[in-house]
Amino acid sequence: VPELGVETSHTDELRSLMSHINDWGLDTFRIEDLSCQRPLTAITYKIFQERFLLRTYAIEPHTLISYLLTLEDHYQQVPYHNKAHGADVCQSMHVLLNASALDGVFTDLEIMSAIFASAVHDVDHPGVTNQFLINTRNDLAIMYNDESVLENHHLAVAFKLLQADERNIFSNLTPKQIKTLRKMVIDMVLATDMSKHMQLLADLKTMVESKKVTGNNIIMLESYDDRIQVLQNMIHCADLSNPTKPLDIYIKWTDRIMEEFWRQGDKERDLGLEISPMCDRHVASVEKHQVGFIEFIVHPLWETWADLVYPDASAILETLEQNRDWYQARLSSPSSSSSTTTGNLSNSPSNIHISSAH
Ligand SMILES: CCc1cc(COc2cc(C(=O)Nc3c(Cl)cncc3Cl)ccc2OC)on1
Ligand SMILES: [Zn+2]
Ligand SMILES: [Zn+2]
Repeated sequence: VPELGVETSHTDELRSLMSHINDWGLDTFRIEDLSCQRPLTAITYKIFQERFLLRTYAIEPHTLISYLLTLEDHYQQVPYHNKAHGADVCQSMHVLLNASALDGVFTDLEIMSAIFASAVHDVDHPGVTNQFLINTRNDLAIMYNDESVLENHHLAVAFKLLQADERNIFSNLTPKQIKTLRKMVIDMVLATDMSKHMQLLADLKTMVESKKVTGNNIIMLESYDDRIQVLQNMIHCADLSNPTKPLDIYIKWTDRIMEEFWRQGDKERDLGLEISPMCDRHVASVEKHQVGFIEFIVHPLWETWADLVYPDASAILETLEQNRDWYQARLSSPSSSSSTTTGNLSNSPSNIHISSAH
């Protein structure tokens, strides 16, 4: 097994970048390049090592690498919901778990479940929404009866890959541990369905209002429901973390999600279907969508999360508000109306993004 889990000719540079695995704003795109297109394997392997999970659960390094490489290969080469997104959400979750308000709160099994859930949470994503799959009567919608279609599929693929002995990273867990891990992973990945957002946020607000802490401001979570609710909100925050990252990184994620939405719009146009909101590349208003996305979805969630773990997420909230102001300013200024391309067009499939006028 190679030192960093992946074969690369940039070992020194990758090792040095990986030393920032605990930092918010780690450049997942640079890790994608330095790891020779293996960001999910490199990042998840590093996190498992950093948290001593291989030792705690007697996981063979080659078994973990084998699982991660296969998992990574099952992420599709779509503009946004590709292996780089999986790697990004996994690393973001890892940082969120380090909040000092959560120090000692979660068990190793809960932590491994959260890291695993984040790494697998969008595997085999086809680059279209649940509604599109339902509208086009896709086999996946038929299979899952229109309910959290993609999220159910991601889970099924992730657990199916574990069935091969050479990939079963949980082979040394007790049956009880496996049962608990499987339930928590299912509960977390299903919580990444955006249709659950309002309920998740409402419950988080209730928890913040009735927050109980120990002497040194550590959150107390007595029941499974409270514990899984916090973990569900964490993976949801990680999934919605792009606007909280350094602006240059945030802009790249925006380019990617818009290209993915526009491709869905292209499919809807070809099928004679009504084009979904934000999916028509001929009437794009990227800045307006991002300001709305932050105002109505991302900021309310992160503001509540920042309350729960106060003061741990305050700097993240600050960056979010600065990024919102940046997009807001471009809404009113004339420059946002002109379409000048800046930067370069890179054509490797998993890295397709356009540098549109921002
Ligand atoms: C929902 C309203 C909205 C959506 C957008 C597009 O912007 C973004 C949307 C998303 C976004 O919606 N991600 C997503 C999540 Cl967190 C869970 N399930 C499905 C999806 Cl697609 C992730 C990142 C974005 O910009 C960087 O702008 N406004
Ligand atoms: Zn998803
Ligand atoms: Zn996601």
